[in-house]
Amino acid sequence: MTDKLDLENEQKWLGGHDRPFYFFGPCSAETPEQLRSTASGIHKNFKNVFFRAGIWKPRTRPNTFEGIGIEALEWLKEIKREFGFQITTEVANASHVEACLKAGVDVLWIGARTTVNPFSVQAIADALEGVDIPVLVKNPINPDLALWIGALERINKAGIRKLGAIHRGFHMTENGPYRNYPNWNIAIQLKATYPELPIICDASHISGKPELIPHVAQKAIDLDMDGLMIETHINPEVALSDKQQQLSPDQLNEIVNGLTPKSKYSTDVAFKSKLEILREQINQIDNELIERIAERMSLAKQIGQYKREKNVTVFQIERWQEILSRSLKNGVALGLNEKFIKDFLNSIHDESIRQQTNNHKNV
Ligand SMILES: O=C(O)C(=O)C[C@]1(C(=O)O)C=C[C@@H](O)C=C1
Repeated sequence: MTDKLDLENEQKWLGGHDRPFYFFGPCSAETPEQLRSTASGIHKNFKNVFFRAGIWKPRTRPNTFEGIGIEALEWLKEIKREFGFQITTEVANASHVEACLKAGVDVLWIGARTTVNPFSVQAIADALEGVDIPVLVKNPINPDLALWIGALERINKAGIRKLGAIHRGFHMTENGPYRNYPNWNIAIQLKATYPELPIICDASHISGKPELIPHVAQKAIDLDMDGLMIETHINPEVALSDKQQQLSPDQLNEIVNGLTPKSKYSTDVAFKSKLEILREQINQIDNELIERIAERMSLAKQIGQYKREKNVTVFQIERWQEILSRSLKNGVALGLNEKFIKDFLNSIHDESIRQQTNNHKNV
């Protein structure tokens, strides 16, 4: 069970910008000139953005560039003064929070490597007690929705009502097209749990390379996410961190201009009536599906009863493999996705086994 979050209306604290809200800027602040020229390049095309730059960089191994540190906060303040952007950076401990509050940073974010550790998140929450500043919480490295929600709750309990989430994808063990696997369903579940919570998609960390960013950013918009974070560097080739995924301000402009904006509804009458007809049909099918699944469970329960009487095992591997391969063949022939059919049938089989092994307790 999840508690309700006490949230302030996003339109107000995100500055009333038109959705999607944009978070652009380099992975790391490197020099005052690098920040200034990046901000200036962004400012040519975008006025209403949050300017992001990492100052303390949590790197996998030491002896790599770990960020400029507190000195760069002064550079960020200059960006705010010169371009009017709101400024945002990552905090990983209480002293980072303190330094950012002192410097007047507008928005803080908590990184994925911090969100995984409730002790670290709590220390940040304690440092934020009594402070009114927007905080964005990136998803933890592992695909664990409860951990993400736990971090949001800790920050919210400290009194932060200007709260948002950043979806930056999850650690992958296999090779794939992405740097971080998006697991879009986790972000969707977060939105379904807290519809008022803004979610920003960090398209750069999911993509890991410029070619994928348009696809990931468009998917985020299609999924009704509230904003986009895209790393931008005046000269990505010489960037001191994440150079393979940063865009130049011109590339950024081209990609963002190429995105198709989407809205929740359409006022088009023909569209609305077509949608209504199709949705009614879906309702009917869902009702039938649920009724048929209930019938199937009742048959499985009867089988379970006979098996109990004859001391026969509940799990029957040959029978199960036969069901799986037949339904997979049928489903694929009908154009259904193989993984979807497997997941669907496995979930039915799990429930059937649960019903047969324990009729009385809901375990
Ligand atoms: O056929 C059976 O023996 C069943 O109990 C039904 C069923 C199923 O629900 O599909 C459940 C458990 C077995 O592992 C195989 C199939």
